[in-house]
Amino acid sequence: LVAVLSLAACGAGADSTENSTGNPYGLIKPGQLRVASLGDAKPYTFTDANGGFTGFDVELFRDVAKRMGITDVVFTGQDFSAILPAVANGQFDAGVAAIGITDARRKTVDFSTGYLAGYLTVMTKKDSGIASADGLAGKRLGVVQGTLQEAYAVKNFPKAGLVRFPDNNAAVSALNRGSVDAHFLDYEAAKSYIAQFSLVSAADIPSFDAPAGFAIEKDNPALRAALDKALIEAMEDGTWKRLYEKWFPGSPMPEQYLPGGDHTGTP
Ligand SMILES: NC(=O)CC[C@H](NC[C@@]1(O)OC[C@@H](O)[C@@H](O)[C@@H]1O)C(=O)O
Repeated sequence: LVAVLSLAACGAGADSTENSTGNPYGLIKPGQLRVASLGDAKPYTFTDANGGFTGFDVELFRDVAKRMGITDVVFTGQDFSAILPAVANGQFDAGVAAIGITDARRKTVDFSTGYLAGYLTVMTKKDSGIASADGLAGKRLGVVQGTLQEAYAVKNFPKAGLVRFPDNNAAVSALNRGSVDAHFLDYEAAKSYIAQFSLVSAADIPSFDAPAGFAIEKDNPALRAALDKALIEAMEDGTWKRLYEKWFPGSPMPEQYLPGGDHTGTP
């Protein structure tokens, strides 16, 4: 009986010790960060020629993880609409994909502090006749399911025919083959597709009230505080600026994420 009791005690002791030191951020696998991301949102998050994930958001997250003492970071591509549910149900430790922080999204997940504020872009073909958002009336507009662009278009482009896609690749190939007249996506991703397929931008709409943040499960204050501390360090020591200039050369740089900036980022 004593042997059994002492084994049980040791077991309980081991569990509590592990939680207090082995897995302070409540990760699925201690010491590893499992991240849901996108493969086709270049240059935010995308898979390169070797199938590895890279881009501004990916490199910033890896830097932040390293500051937290974690170098084992595994990225998995998902449809955008699958990312937040998968983070909320504990399938991933974080969602990293230029995900705008909104109160609606905060109902199912928490977010780090914001790290990127930019524009939503209506992208179209040169000869489409769509020269502004007003030109979308009666046209077919592609959106990726679950994005801010979808919500914005439902509210502000009632005369456009929305066509919902699982990801940018599907929407852009539909645009190139003429199944939709325009696609509504993030500014830097649009810039990349515009260069690749000689498309044009018809409208750039500010989305500063919903800066991108790292999505994590609700009620994990230790992980959230660690991400925020590391993000602010990266902003303060110029890492954020270096990555921004690497991935978004020539784009206007939001002041709040620079050394000495107020790093507010969250609405
Ligand atoms: N990767 C995606 O397709 C995400 C699309 C969309 N991104 C919006 C956003 O977070 O993109 C980065 C910055 O420009 C933010 O200001 C913007 O709200 C969203 O959160 O729904």
